[in-house]
Amino acid sequence: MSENISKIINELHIYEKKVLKSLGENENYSPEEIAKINSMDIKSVMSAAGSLASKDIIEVEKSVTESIALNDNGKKYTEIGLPERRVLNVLVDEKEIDMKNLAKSTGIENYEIKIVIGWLLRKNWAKMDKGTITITEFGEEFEDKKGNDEKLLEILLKNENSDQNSQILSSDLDEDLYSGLKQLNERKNLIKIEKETTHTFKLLEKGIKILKEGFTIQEEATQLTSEQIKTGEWKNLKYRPYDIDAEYPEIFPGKGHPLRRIIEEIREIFLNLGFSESNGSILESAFWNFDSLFQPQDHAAREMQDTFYVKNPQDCHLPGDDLVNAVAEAHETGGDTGSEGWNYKWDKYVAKQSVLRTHTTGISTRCLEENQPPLKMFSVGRVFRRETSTYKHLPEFHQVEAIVAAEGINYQNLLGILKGFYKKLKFEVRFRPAYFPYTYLSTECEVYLEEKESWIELGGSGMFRPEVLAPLGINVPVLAFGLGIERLTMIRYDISDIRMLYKSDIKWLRELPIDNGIKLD
Ligand SMILES: N[C@@H](Cc1ccccc1)C(=O)O
Repeated sequence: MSENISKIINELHIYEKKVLKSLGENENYSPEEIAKINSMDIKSVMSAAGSLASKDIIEVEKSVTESIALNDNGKKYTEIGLPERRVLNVLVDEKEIDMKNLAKSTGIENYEIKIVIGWLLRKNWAKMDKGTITITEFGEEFEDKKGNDEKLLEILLKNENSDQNSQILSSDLDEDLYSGLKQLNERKNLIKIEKETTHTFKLLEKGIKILKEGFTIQEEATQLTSEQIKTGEWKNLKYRPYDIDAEYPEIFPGKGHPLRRIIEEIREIFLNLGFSESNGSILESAFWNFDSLFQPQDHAAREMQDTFYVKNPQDCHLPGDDLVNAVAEAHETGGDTGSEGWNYKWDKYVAKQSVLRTHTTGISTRCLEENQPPLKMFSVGRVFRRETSTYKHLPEFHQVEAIVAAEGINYQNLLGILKGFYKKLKFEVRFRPAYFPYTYLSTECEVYLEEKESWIELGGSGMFRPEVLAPLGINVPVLAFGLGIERLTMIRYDISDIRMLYKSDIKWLRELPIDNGIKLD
């Protein structure tokens, strides 16, 4: 047994020992007193006591006391009498009062009328019939007798006015006064009740045994001083062990939205490859969005159900006549590109229409018009399509667009750049032949979605056609691509629904890892 006790003692925390020792000196010490004696804070005392209690060394008893006092309003009513008492006083003489005259004949305030009638009836001091209040026999008895509530009010007032203003506790009240308290409690704003929780500690058998066995309290060092190190005193100190199982608060450091983060990563990749960054505007003319890309004016993608047309401004300015005419010619006859064009009458009013850009490829043609090759340009931007939202579709998403325009650039370079780009992002993609009106050859990049057991498209690419380049005055090959960004984010963060990226799901955002374990090479 004793061995058992010394094992328990060995495992006691210094705070537990201090609390126990104080209780050994005086079992009636309150937690506050124990805290003071040992220069501990009350929290540490309570947690040490809790720990002692969990080991059946002491018992912690909790009791709640309610102290009752009058508030200002209560004081006033105790002095002038509760409103129903003031009415009863009149009723004792008058026997009955017309409701209409109630305030006037009894001196109560108008706002008190409802309260008065309620309590007169509840206390059975009066009856009400057709607008007349009549005193009851029971009420007559109360002419010289106080109700329990009134008795309590008087006691409270007396206590307040006396010199040794002691506390009146609900537990001190006899049955009558306690029922008075209950009544008063129902009327808001007469008394205030302050609840106080007190804890008392009691030594249990095990605690007594431990005290009998005795123990020493050696202060634990929490901080070393240079003095202690110099003198070698540190060797004799007792150190508080680290509790590596201690609970810790979860921390959610601030971080960028995953979409934002991937965009930054993509920008960094292209900037590192020596691409310059360009920007366009969300509101674009059909001319740049479609026509400059040799997209015929009856092309399905230009239909209202695919593209958001803008009402205000309904039209955009077209660029200079030379370019507009050259584009018109490319569409109508192919110009001198060796192509036949689309063989229809090109309409400049259709080209003027304002649209929300459906891709960022219009930035590339603008850029080719404004700059001389050689050129390496990229841009990141939002694009809009009239699509129904699904797990992989959004009507609004981001693309990264890029072109390389230089002598000798070819389709192999295009595939090489795409492969390199996705590799940097740690994606494995496959290429498929594709069709775009503005490129030849054309390729689509796809990635496999494990969960949906299907390939999803990440973006399109190709070599710009001569019908696109000639009107822009470009006579070197140009590789181009436009890749969706949301889908990359979706796969990287293992989200099965792309819409998640646009929800304010704080829990999900909070718990996302900061770098997702993926770093740039
Ligand atoms: N603009 C195409 C992608 C693309 C860009 C450049 C060349 C070829 C294709 C899209 O939005 O899907």
